[in-house]
Amino acid sequence: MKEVIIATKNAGKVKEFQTLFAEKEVEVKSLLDFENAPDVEETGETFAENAILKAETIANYLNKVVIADDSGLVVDALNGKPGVYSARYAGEHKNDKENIAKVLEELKGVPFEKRTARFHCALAVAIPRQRTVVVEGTCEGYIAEAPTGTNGFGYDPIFYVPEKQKTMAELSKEEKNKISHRANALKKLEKIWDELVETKE
Ligand SMILES: O=c1[nH]c(=O)c2ncn([C@@H]3O[C@H](COP(=O)(O)OP(=O)(O)OP(=O)(O)O)[C@@H](O)[C@H]3O)c2[nH]1
Ligand SMILES: [Mg+2]
Repeated sequence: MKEVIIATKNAGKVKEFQTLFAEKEVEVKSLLDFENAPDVEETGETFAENAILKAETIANYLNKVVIADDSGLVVDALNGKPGVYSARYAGEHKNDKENIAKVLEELKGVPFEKRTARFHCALAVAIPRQRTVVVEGTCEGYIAEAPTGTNGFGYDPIFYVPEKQKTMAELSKEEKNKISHRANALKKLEKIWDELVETKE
């Protein structure tokens, strides 16, 4: 079975990539399998910059082709925040519940139609010491008044998807994986994957 390495320590992302790659019979490995891999400081100003930093550092360390995901929530009424700070919005200890509480507090009094937001995902594929390619995907929605649902991770309980009339955390993993920012980025990656990895040798 082929394998792909995702340069992430986020268990929620790992699960989604496992589902996304399952039908292609590709085994997903992550930094949870490579405990000594270096920590990468996310110093970029954009999702793409951070994804490149993570992918190139880990690809050079493992000397293998690596995919990194940098993603987050962009809220229009908060001028794009939490953005690249999504994971650590309420502090470096990265707590989903506290992050959600902070966003809801900042949006207090903002009416539904002004609570527009999107999830953004940048995927960088690094071929060690050769080249790196980035693709991006988004998913549009609204920030709900209160959390609902228990599936998914991160901000999913407050991300309302209008076409489904449900929050992302109320969708099954199959439903989320059809419409998510991550799935949309991965669809773009699929289109260039064969050509990209062929250049490796
Ligand atoms: O509700 C959500 N559904 C999603 O589908 C989703 N994707 C990303 N996010 C949020 O954005 C941060 C990523 O930050 P991030 O890309 O730096 O990842 P991370 O620090 O968690 O792990 P790593 O991949 O860097 O190791 C995450 O922690 C979440 O808060 C999501 N929230
Ligand atoms: Mg991170």
